[in-house]
Amino acid sequence: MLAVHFGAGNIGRGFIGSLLAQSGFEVVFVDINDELVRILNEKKEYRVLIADKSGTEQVIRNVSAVNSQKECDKVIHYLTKADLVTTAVGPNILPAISTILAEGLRQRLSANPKPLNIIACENMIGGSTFLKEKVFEKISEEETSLFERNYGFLNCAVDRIVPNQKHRDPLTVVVEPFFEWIVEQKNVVGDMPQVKGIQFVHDLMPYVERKLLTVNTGHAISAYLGYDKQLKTIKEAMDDEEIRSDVQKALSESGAVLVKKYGWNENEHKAYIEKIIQRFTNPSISDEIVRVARSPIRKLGAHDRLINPAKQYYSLFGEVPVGLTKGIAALLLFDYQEDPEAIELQETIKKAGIEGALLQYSQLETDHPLVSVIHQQVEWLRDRE
Ligand SMILES: NC(=O)c1ccc[n+]([C@@H]2O[C@H](COP(=O)([O-])OP(=O)(O)OC[C@H]3O[C@@H](n4cnc5c(N)ncnc54)[C@H](O)[C@@H]3O)[C@@H](O)[C@H]2O)c1
Ligand SMILES: O=P(O)(O)OC[C@@H](O)[C@@H](O)[C@H](O)[C@H](O)CO
Repeated sequence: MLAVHFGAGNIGRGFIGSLLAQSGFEVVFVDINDELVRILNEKKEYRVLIADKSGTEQVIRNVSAVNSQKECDKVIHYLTKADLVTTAVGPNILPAISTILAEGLRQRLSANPKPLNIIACENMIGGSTFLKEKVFEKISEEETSLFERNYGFLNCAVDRIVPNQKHRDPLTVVVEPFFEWIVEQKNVVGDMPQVKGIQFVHDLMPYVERKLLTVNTGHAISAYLGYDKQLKTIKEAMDDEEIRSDVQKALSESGAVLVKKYGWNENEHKAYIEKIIQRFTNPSISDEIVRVARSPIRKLGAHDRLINPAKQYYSLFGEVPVGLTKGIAALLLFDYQEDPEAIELQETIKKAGIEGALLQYSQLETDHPLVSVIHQQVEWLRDRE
């Protein structure tokens, strides 16, 4: 069994690649980082360290890598042979990988009749559907029906905190013990190979929204409020009483949306939130605020972790959710100079103001009731500095 996985980064090695290898797949990572590709090919294995008291160490074997910028033919060859394709490159990179994926899938049509499932493991709603759209933009009308028949793009929700890594061995990856990989059954083609840890569901929406609008909402708010207080790690942010209570407030707001919309049991959802807060404060993990806060423009998107629950809360309950809007206000102050999206965001705010930025990146009309509250909270956070 062969799995081709795009993105040999934190989640690629620490979560998806590791489960695939443990399920008996040979895993070929596709990446553009030359050094990473070289070392993976040299060692053919790496270590995953579980960040808990047990300190368990897993050795992940039967792995190699190819560079998609320099070895296109190899990537296409592996795509024609693969039994499963997965990605963990980041939502903004999916359009970039769609070109080589489309070519690989095109050549596979004549080389291998076996249907193939493709799973984009990214923090976004409908990641695989988005990747499919990008792939389908690159194929002809005649190819469309063949692609529809042969290739299944399965949406999923992935959850495991994998911080940026700092080890002498550049392949080693520390991960939290918890993980969840929930895949939507409905678009599966052919025989989906068995992968340890995958849970199949008929309707993914309740699960993907529960994950994104709880784990990632809480994470983002702790990161932006933590950055505002010049803290360095998520644990430091969560140890700050004010931030912890702001995160709890925001999660009770997004929780109210999820409970009302999907009928999750209220007490079980409270326990889900509690568990997530414990995960954020795991003493065996040092997760940098600037990693969790990365790509603020993406995180300001209308369907992403902050604006999405805030809008849904307002529509369902007719009130502005002040915990969520405080997180959005803190995001708008995120000016980390090593994050190109933070630089662009600050330039936009300088030129077009808070209202202009919210209109441009979140499609929030200026007269939407959320906007004036977010603006006031930005002023409040600024004045406090
Ligand atoms: N780290 C986490 O805790 C976590 C948890 C759940 C989901 N995710 C999601 O997983 C995805 C990856 O996140 P990550 O933390 O592993 O990021 P990362 O930066 O550690 O890894 C991304 C990898 O993709 C590679 N890459 C970039 N452009 C590429 C291209 N054109 N072709 C092939 N590879 C390319 C990079 O070189 C890097 O190795 C994101 O969507 C993220 O939201 C992350
Ligand atoms: O990966 P991002 O940038 O969408 O979000 C940053 C973190 O919140 C995220 O990587 C979490 O660690 C992860 O989603 C936990 O499952």
